[in-house]
Amino acid sequence: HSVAILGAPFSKGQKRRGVEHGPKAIRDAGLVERLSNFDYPVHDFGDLTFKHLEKDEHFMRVPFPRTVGRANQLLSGAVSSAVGAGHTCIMLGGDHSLAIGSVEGHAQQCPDLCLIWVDAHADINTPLTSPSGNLHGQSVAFLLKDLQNKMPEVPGFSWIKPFLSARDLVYIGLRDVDPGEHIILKTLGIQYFSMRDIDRMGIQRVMEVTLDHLLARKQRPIHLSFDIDAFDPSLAPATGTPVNGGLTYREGIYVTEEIHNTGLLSVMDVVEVNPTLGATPEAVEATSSLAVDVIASALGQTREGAHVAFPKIP
Ligand SMILES: N/C(=N\O)NCCC[NH3+]
Ligand SMILES: [Mn+2]
Ligand SMILES: [Mn+2]
Repeated sequence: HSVAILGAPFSKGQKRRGVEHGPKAIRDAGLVERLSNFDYPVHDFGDLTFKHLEKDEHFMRVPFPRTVGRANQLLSGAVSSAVGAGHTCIMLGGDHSLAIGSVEGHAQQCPDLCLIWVDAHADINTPLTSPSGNLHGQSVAFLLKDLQNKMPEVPGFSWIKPFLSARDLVYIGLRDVDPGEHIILKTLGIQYFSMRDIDRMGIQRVMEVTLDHLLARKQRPIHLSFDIDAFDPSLAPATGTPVNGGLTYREGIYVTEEIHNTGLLSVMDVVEVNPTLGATPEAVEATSSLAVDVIASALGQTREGAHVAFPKIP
C-alpha cells in the first residue's frame, strides 16, 4: 500500500501561537526523505489551508468553536479521501483538536476502526468540564457515542455525529488528567494505561493488553492519535503542555513497532509539535526528529534492520 502525508497547520484548539508551524518543522526534520527508504510510494499532499472565521464568538468558555469546527470538517474530508484512495494516512498537526476531523474522516471509510490515544492527557473534557475551554483538550468527547447526553451543541460542530464506542478506545501515557476527565474515564470504563501502569506492567505488557482489548474479537483498522507530549519533555520539549515523567524514547518506539506489526495501522496523527516553544534550535530539532522517528517506526522501520528477500551477498 502507499502512504499519504497531510499537513494540518492549525492552532485554534488552544491558545499558544506556533503549533501551526508543526507540519513544516516535521517536514524540515526530513520526514519525506526518511519514508522514501521504504519500498512503498509516499505521496505528500502538502498542507491544508484553514480559514479563520471573522465572527467566531466564544461558546460558553470555548474559544474559536466555529473556526475549529470548520477546520475539522475540512480535515475530515481530506482524511476520508486519502483513506478511500487506499493510502495509509499520516496527519501532521497542529494541535490535538484536529483529531476530531481526522478520526471522523477515517471512520467515514472504516466505521469499525479502533482508536489508540498516546498522550500525557486524556483530551476528554466536555465544554462543561473543561477548565480552560480549549478544544484540543476535548477532542475525544466529540467522538464518543457514550458522551452525547453530556455534550452541548457546540457551534461549528453540527456536521459531526459521534460514532465511537468507549470500548474501542485505549489510552497510553496518561499523567495529567483533570477531575472531570477522570470521572468520565471511570464511568465509561475506558481502558487506559497511565505512566504508573507502564511503570508497573512494562510497555511490552501494556501493548499486549491494548492490542488484545482492541483486536481479539475482530481485527480492524487502527487509528493512532499520537500527541508528541506523550514523550518525556526531556525528549520532546517543543510542545504546548509538557508534563514530567513521560515515555522514554524506547517505550514510544516500542508502541509504534507493535502497532506496525499488527499490519492494521490506517491513520496516524502526530500533533502538538510547536517549534516556537523550544528553548533552543536543538530543542526544536530534537522534538521534530522524534516525530519523524515515531512515524517511521509506525510505518515499519525496525531497530534490528531489514532486508529484501535473499539479496545477493555482495
Ligand atoms: N496537550 C494537551 N492535550 O493533549 N493539552 C490540553 C489538555 C490539558 N488538560
Ligand atoms: Mn493531546
Ligand atoms: Mn497532550
